[in-house]
Amino acid sequence: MVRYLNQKEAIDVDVELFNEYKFSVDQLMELAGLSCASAIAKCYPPGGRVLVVCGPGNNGGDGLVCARHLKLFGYCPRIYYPKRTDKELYRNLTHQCLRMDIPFVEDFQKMDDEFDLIVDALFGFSFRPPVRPEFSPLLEAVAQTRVPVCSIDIPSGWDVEAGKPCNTPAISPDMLVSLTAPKKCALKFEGSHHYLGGRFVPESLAKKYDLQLPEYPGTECCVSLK
Ligand SMILES: NC(=O)C1=CN([C@@H]2O[C@H](COP(=O)(O)OP(=O)(O)OC[C@H]3O[C@@H](n4cnc5c(N)ncnc54)[C@H](O)[C@@H]3O)[C@@H](O)[C@H]2O)[C@@H](O)CC1
Ligand SMILES: [K+]
Repeated sequence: MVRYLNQKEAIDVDVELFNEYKFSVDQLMELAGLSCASAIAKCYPPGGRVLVVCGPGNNGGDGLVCARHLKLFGYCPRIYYPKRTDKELYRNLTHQCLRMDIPFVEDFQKMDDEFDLIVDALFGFSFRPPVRPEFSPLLEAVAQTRVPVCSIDIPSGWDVEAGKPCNTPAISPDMLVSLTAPKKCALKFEGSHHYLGGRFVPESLAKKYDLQLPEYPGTECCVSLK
């Protein structure tokens, strides 16, 4: 049985991948985003109109990479990326999407009418509740949409360990793609599809943290947990 990590363990594994194993952020982000797009392609038909909602940190970066691969897989992604980080990595990811004719939209008002799937790449394992007010309307819209939501790594707005907040409108994703290893909040996930992606963990690191990762089928970059 795969082990579900607390927030500190998730951060420690992340730091170790960079500091001890010398991976770069772009390397892991590319594999993470690819695994999310691959998992989505197993669950939702190609051609679908997908709104990828990207946050200010690395979870948002995974969303930008995922959008690019979704486009290559035959989906019609658009990106809502309201709070951009002025770092070369994010500028480049944004540029790549633009050059691949993936539109960036200016608002998120018409989710129900204009999209078949929402990809939630707002916040990942570094999120600490409560959500800052500037993101509340967006989180509420994603929580209330009738369109299925696929959350990357953590359903945004959820406590990384305790899960769904009960005092505010919260996202109930149809799909969750956990990255590296699922976090404790994923035990509260009640949607239809739970996948694990981010097939980049060296065996020695998996052993050190007793991750008990499932076997990925063949050369796949994601594996179903549910
Ligand atoms: N080692 C790994 O496991 C990897 C992780 N990656 C991704 O990186 C994510 C973690 O990225 P980061 O550490 O950059 O952090 P996040 O993307 O989880 O969030 C950080 C951003 O959210 C903001 N934030 C935090 N709490 C908030 C609140 N209450 N209200 C509003 N804003 C808030 C912070 O100011 C910061 O800008 C993972 O969840 C995963 O998606 C991948 O990119 C690559 C590999
Ligand atoms: K997320």
